[in-house]
Amino acid sequence: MSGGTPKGKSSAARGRRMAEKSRPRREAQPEIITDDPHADIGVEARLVAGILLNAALEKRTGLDEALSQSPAKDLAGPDRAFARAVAMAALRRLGEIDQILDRRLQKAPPAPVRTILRVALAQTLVLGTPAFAAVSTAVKLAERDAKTRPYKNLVNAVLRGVDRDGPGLTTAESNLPDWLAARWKATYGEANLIGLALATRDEPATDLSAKPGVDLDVLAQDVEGEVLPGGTVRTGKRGDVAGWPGFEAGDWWVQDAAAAVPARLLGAKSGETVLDMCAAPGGKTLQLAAAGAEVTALDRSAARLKRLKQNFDRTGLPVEVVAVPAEDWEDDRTFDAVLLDAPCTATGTYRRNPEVLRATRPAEVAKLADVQHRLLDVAADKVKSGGRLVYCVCSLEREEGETQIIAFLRRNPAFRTVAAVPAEIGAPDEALTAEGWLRILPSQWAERGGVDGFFAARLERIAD
Ligand SMILES: C[S@@+](CC[C@H](N)C(=O)[O-])C[C@H]1O[C@@H](n2cnc3c(N)ncnc32)[C@H](O)[C@@H]1O
Repeated sequence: MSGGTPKGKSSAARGRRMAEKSRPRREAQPEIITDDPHADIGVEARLVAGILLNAALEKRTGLDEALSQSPAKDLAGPDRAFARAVAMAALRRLGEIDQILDRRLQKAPPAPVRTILRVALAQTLVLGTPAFAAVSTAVKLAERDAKTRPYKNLVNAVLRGVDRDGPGLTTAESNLPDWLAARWKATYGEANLIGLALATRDEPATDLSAKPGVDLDVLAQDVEGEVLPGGTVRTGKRGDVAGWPGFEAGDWWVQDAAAAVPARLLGAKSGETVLDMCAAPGGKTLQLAAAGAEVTALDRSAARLKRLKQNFDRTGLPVEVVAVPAEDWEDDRTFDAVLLDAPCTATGTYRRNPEVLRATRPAEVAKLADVQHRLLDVAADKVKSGGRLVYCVCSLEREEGETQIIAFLRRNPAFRTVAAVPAEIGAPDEALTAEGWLRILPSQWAERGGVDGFFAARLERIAD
């Protein structure tokens, strides 16, 4: 049995649920019957949700790795999907969930007990799972393990208390770790910080980029969505994209609206040679090839390039693939245009990957900034005279964005900025910086459901 995420509720409605629940409820709550023989159904999915949640909190790739291993991989499809949805909901609203728990707990419970409580509140407060199902499975989970068994009454009391009294007021800012909140406040100001925090709450829509020739209005209708400025189709559908109209035919690929901006900024034309220097899994490479350019896709990761090749096979677009670290590539060619979508902390992608908020360590920013510095110089050497270079990162950290380009232009007087025009490439107007670069924030286009965070700059080689 799947855990039963309610259908037909908008994300805005889900987003409001915590505030609405803060009103005390009068109706009687059902008793928890833990000796019900059916109560075990769904317990396994909740157990896995906790495992996924903790794996994601431990390291960046933890959730995906845990999903591919037992016990997650042994769950039936719908249960596995439910476990993942619960873990993602808990990750998105971890700060708020902990605020609610901490108000009710007189002292910190052992970590496995907190996990059970987090998993239960993610269900009732975010996904709308009926309280009786979330509470009874939480109590069952507590009963199963000798370490948590002594706390089963506490689990019961806390969860029933939240259901009875409502969660109380919670702040979206609590979903941001302190060090990132302090950084973003210093960089983007208090008002933007609130917008960035609000963007943690809801699961974002799936965005699609389409091949040339695909009628975007028809596609938007097929996927119950709308066409955004720039041509991204924002879908209203949820679930496995492989079953959606046009997937098999390779008409489109999944790509956040902001992630589609850098390739548009590069403006590759038919017949031009283009190097995509950190290409895998290939969302931007597909855009460049779809524009008719002769694309070379380079990446150090052969495993990630496999996904790029699958996408190219599906869409039938042509590409040359090179699996090597860019610094070691022995090839004398220069290109009309080079895209460097550099490895980064990816802090701008927290709407889709809420684990980045928890798994990113402050020291990674400086470490990745060094890599970006090095790769920018390698990329610059591959640009023909008069050619373009677009540098981008899906990070919100200045050291990985603006600071890189300031330093690059200082050490490379052969390059200058060619200012972006947001309206031409489907970027939010407020993303344009005074320098002509783009600083896209997840708080922008809030009325359309937001976007991932990105930094992008377009440069031109004006001398050899
Ligand atoms: C942000 S991801 C690229 C995403 C991709 N452009 C897309 O749109 O799907 C960064 C990529 O850089 C690759 N990478 C990291 N260091 C590299 C290096 N030294 N040379 C080439 N690729 C590298 C990683 O394997 C990773 O695939």
